[in-house]
Amino acid sequence: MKIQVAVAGASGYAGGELLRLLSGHPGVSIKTVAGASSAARTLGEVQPHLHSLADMVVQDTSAETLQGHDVVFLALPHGASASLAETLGPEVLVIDAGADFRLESASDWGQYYGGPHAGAWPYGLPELPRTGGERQRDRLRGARRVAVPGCYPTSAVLALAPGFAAGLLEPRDVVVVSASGASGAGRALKPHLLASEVMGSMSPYGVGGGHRHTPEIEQGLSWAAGEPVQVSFTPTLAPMPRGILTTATARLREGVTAGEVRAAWEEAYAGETFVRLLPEGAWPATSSVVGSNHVLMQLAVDERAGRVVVTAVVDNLTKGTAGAAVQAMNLALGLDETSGLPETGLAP
Ligand SMILES: NC(=O)C1=CN([C@@H]2O[C@H](COP(=O)(O)OP(=O)(O)OC[C@H]3O[C@@H](n4cnc5c(N)ncnc54)[C@H](OP(=O)(O)O)[C@@H]3O)[C@@H](O)[C@H]2O)C=CC1
Ligand SMILES: CC(=O)N[C@@H](CCC(=O)OP(=O)(O)O)C(=O)O
Repeated sequence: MKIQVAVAGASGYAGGELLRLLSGHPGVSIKTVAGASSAARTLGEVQPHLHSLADMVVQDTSAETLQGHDVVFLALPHGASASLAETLGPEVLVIDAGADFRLESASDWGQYYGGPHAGAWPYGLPELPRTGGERQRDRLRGARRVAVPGCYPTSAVLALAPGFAAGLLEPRDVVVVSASGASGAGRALKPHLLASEVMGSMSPYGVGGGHRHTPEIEQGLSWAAGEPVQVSFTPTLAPMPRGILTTATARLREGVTAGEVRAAWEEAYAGETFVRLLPEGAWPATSSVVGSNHVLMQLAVDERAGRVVVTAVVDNLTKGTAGAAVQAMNLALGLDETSGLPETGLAP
């Protein structure tokens, strides 16, 4: 008997990527797809690339349409998940691609999102090394609620976590700058995302600590470090549909050598399928991860500045959202962690 799943937000970018991955998952049957303004239309109309699902009709997103599934994926605007999740029994695996349940700190939630804090669910970043030798995946096995990380935090946290987990980095003066493709902003019409605005230009936003992923990056790095980590994060918008390139730098603790740094990252990701430290001297490009569930990274020690510099690339819709969601489902249900997840990207 296959796992019966529902996807809410099926007409959006995250929902579309979830359906692309789930339609190729050997253990899954997609029973319900739900949306809002697209209800009653077929997937063939709203997600024309999902050929095998073209005849499915988008349902209204409601407690009723989401009942009766083994797994419910929520890929909805922020704030829409908590009330729906409450209507789903504790035996149902609920995986939220949104931010509602990512942050443990109610005050960070209040500052960056506003409104009541719904709580925190196990964070869906399996490869994250936590202090004391634990991996985040241990907290996902058997879980029935999972919060999928934001796309920028996936790249930034994985980029620096090995150094914090190994005690090599100072917890202050951490700087993260990321460039994201436009699909990171979702499918709804926004003037700054018009082709004429995005093409041939790059622009920063949320500068000065204002982006809501700042506390999420700090949270992930603090879990790795075992102490509070403070981050300055600047996102930029890049003229590409998918992909994130993150450059993350942190100050080395006194006496830490370049050899120790490289060894920490190699050791952290040696057994990981989806997170790869590239061979020395090779630098990652966003084009290498399009449509795949991988994070590729490279690092250098800047001896003059006393810092490690890590660049990491991720497809914001795959490992940055939908791939992470499917990986978390696999772990929660005791399936092969890689099941249904693309290890091969698209090129050119
Ligand atoms: N894009 C990305 O790279 C990432 C996105 N995410 C998260 O995933 C979630 C979805 O993002 P994304 O796919 O980009 O957004 P989109 O704007 O592309 O899609 C939003 C989806 O939510 C549906 N929807 C809108 N309002 C409601 C509502 N009130 N009730 C129920 N459904 C509603 C829309 O339906 P309809 O079209 O029918 O109106 C659509 O299916 C967000 O929480 C986002 O933060 C997380 C990581 C990365
Ligand atoms: C380019 C762009 O606009 N990106 C989005 C990030 C989307 C995402 O991953 O995050 P959430 O799930 O937390 O919304 C932004 O900066 O708001």
